[in-house]
Amino acid sequence: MFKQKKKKSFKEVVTASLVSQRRDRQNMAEPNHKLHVAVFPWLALGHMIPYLQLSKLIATKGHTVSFISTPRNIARLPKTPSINFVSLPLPHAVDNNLPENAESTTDVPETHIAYLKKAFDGLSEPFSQFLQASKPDWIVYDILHYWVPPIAEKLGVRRALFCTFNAASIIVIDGPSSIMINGRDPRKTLNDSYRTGLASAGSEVIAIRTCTELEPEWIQLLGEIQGKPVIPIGLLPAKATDDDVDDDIREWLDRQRAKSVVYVALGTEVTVSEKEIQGLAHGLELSGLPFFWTIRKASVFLPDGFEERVKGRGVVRAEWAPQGRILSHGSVGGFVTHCGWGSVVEGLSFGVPLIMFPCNLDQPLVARMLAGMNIGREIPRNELDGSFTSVSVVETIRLVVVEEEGKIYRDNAESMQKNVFGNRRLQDQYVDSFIKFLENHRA
Ligand SMILES: O=c1ccn([C@@H]2O[C@H](COP(=O)(O)OP(=O)(O)O[C@H]3O[C@H](CO)[C@@H](O)[C@H](O)[C@H]3O)[C@@H](O)[C@H]2O)c(=O)[nH]1
Repeated sequence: MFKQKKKKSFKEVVTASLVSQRRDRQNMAEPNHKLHVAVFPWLALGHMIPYLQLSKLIATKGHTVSFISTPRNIARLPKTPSINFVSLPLPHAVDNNLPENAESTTDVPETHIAYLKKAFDGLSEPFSQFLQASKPDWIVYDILHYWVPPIAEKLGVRRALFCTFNAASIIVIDGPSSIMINGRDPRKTLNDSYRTGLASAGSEVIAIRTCTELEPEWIQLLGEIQGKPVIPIGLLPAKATDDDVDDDIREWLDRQRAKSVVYVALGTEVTVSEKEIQGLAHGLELSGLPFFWTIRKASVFLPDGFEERVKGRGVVRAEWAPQGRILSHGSVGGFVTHCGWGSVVEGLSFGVPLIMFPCNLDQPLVARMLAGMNIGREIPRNELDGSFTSVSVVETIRLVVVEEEGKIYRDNAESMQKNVFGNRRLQDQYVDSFIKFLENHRA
């Protein structure tokens, strides 16, 4: 039998409450009540951007945030005075084939990303020195950082893995840590499964960029598979003001009819073939709709005379574009996306329906999940060789952006914006619970 708790007198209750209020006030006044959280994303913009968003949200609660990356990556991120940027130079070993100055996946073709991972492993020593010197309460690190947990554990720093993919993707691609670590693949240091398995096994909690409104059963399953707390930290939706926009882009968008523009962007790391670029270009040209295409170093692949023929109606930009700002503009009516999770979240934060062109990693899975929810339509490809026709590009774009039968995609994207992706109150609650978890489980 449990003993009955002695009922407290009114005076005892009031005294306890006053003591606790005084303690809270003291804690607020004491600087050491606040946390020091170090965050360390993978060297890819699709990872650094959400890590920076999360960092800003942690910093708004008065905590100190150290954002660890390499000099060139820090220079390309927006200046954020509330964050301490910790710059660790990337070692370029002579026997590594990594091009000079390459510090992120966007600087190299997909075939060279393995060299970037090799160079990245050289950061373990300077990282260890930083951790030893600054002793943060928590380290929030990414899925490839298999050497972070043992270093942090030795120093008594708590460990949270933050995964920028959604829950279904991480389960389908990776599975349980034990299989990733002890699977049949004999490669160790450069094998992604091995890295992710150790990164995940060494964490105390897994934070994931998703929410239960979107994939409740996958989040639960991830917790069961990994045998540790899995916290959906919300989608970190984009704000229109996150990016600065050039006057010429804004003026061009302002001149277009509401919801008529097709925004095209395939993220920061997929390499698209010449044939694929040409297929997309012909499709955009034949669609008759205005478009804004952000393209990575591939303008050489555009069909002859393309830019001349679409002049005025289509913009091709071969440099960094303010994607969030563009997607938030009222003239944008559809988004041709590779389905990188960051782009999907940005598009749906502004209610833009998706024309999906997944390429690799989590992207095909994300595309199938969203197609099942009718918030976008995939450009059909040949299942065997991945080829597609420009006619199917035209048909899919027009269906999603203008045709009457495609109204379902536009309506559903709008309702997803209102209820989930752009529902700031809901999303803030998720991130707040994660920060509370960090606060309640300090070292
Ligand atoms: O000119 C540009 C190009 C990109 N972006 C931003 O860059 C980010 C790109 O992120 P994402 O859409 O997630 O694409 P990738 O960087 O290509 O994504 C990698 O990381 C994602 C998240 O982990 C995975 O879902 C993808 O499969 C993987 O390729 C987004 O915030 C974009 O707004 C810009 O602002 N301007």
